[in-house]
Amino acid sequence: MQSPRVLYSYLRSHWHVYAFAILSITVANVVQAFYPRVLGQFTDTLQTGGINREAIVDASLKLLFIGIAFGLLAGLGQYIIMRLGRKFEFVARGKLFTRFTTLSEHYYSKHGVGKLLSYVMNDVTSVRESISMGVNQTTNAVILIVSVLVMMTLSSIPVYLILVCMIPLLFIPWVVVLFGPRVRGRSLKVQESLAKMTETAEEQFGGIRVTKKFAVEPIMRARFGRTVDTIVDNQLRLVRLSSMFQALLPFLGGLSLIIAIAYGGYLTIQGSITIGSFVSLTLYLRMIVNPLQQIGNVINTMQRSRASLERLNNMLAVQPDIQESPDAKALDAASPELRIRGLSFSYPGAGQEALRNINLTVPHGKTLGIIGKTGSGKTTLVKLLLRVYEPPHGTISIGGLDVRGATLESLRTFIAYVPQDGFLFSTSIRDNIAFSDRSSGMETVERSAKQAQIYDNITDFPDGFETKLGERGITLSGGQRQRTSLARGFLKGAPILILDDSVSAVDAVTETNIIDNLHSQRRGKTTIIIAHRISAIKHADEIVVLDKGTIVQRGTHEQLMKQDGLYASLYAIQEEGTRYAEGKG
Ligand SMILES: Nc1ncnc2c1ncn2[C@@H]1O[C@H](COP(=O)(O)OP(=O)(O)OP(=O)(O)O)[C@@H](O)[C@H]1O
Repeated sequence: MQSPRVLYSYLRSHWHVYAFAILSITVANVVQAFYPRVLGQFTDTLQTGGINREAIVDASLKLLFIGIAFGLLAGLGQYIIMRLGRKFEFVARGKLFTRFTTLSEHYYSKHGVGKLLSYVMNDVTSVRESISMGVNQTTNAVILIVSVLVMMTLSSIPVYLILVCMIPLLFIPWVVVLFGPRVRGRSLKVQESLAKMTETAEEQFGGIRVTKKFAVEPIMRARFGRTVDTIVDNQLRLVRLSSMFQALLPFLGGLSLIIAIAYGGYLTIQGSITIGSFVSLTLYLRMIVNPLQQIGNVINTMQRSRASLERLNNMLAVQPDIQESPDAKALDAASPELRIRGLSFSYPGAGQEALRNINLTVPHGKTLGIIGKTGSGKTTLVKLLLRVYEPPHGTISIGGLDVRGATLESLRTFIAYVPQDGFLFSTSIRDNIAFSDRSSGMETVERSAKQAQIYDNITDFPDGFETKLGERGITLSGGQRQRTSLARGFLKGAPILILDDSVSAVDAVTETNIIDNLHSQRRGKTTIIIAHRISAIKHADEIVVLDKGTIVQRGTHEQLMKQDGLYASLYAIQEEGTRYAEGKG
């Protein structure tokens, strides 16, 4: 059974702390179980007329001791268990995050970020509650019940009277077996609807600007409202069942108290037992009602958290799509020739191939330009190169080593990839540029910024490179963002640099400067430039034109211009556009 793994492995490694806390709570409850006995004895002394100052002080001191000892020991036990719960929360969130970082892009494209957040927030919290509250209350309740039973048996109350009073309590296991699985099933539904709500909220916050621009707030509110309604429905179903379950246990406790009063009262009137024994019996049974209620609570919480635990364990068991082979080797930086042979690829679940029979060689230090209509497979090619998706064996090699046999770390260190919409973190511009190596000196950061033509923009900000971006900082324009992420790619100084439409949001002059910088600064290193604009790739050593997943043309700019093909027609269209724009200007 794999379900309780994450919790078990955690508790196993902390069993001694756990045992100490249980011991502390146990002693606290054993001490507390003496309380009816002291009162019973005091009642008998009162009845037999033996009451005096000494007896009152003695009983008061005993009760005081019971109170203080219980408070201290129970408090200590509770503190330790709460701490265990919080630590579990920390460990589980860490494990989840580590698992998230190993999952592939394919996984993220199938599962919304909000759903993953829900594991970190809702499910972990639910399990933590069962550790803190559940363990604490179970120990309290079980020990108190056992102590009370032992004390009752050792007292002068007849055993047959105790047994008769306990009859309703024998139904408790039946109630638990009846309700437990149902509570768990409904809890799972609640957790799933909570995950759906987090996912919807995350998506709606992400798209809030679009929502506002299109003035569709009512539609979005209604969509969010529907997910909240589902939660309310599921939660109400759960609450109905939990409440019934929780009420049944004290009800059974109440029944046993009624029997004690009726039958015990009768025996007292008959003189079979003393009034003191009768008082003790009712107090003992009264003491059992609370722990019974607690056990009801705990079983409820445990069932709910088992549903969350199942979700957590399933999440932690997800295997990454991209796995390193056991005999993976690091790529050799001395010979980064890139070879692609007979590469065809379709996305999982997609009907048609995104790439078909691609053959390419990019010799060490050369620049490859890739151009093609939108959806022609340019980014797919790069994703396969980076093993964001797994290319077929033997189709892509770097320096003679199949990328499937390379360590993922060496592959991703070897290649600097600058996407069109490079994500910037809410930290300083400096840290964003020095992302691959936070220890880079200021000089390196500035040089990269200059190469990416963003240096002047950054120094214009009052805080320069220390300017904070994002939530509590400034917002960069699309072109500034693109160039900052470009600077990040330059700083990595990797043997292969891939620019995936990374200069699309800059003006023509800036683009020319960036491309010139690329040529002068990356001499001897391999560069792949993907672009829609011919101006960005025309100086490449080789240009390939992709169309519907296949290479339809290849050669230098001059060679391609002489052919009557897609390249020349793209050039004509772009020239036409430029002339038109200039004419208007
Ligand atoms: N994760 C995915 N799952 C399924 N199909 C995908 C996925 N990503 C891309 N595709 C499909 O693969 C094809 C190639 O997409 P790709 O992103 O490589 O094109 P592109 O040439 O880079 O386009 P653009 O210039 O617009 O960025 C498209 O038909 C696209 O719909």
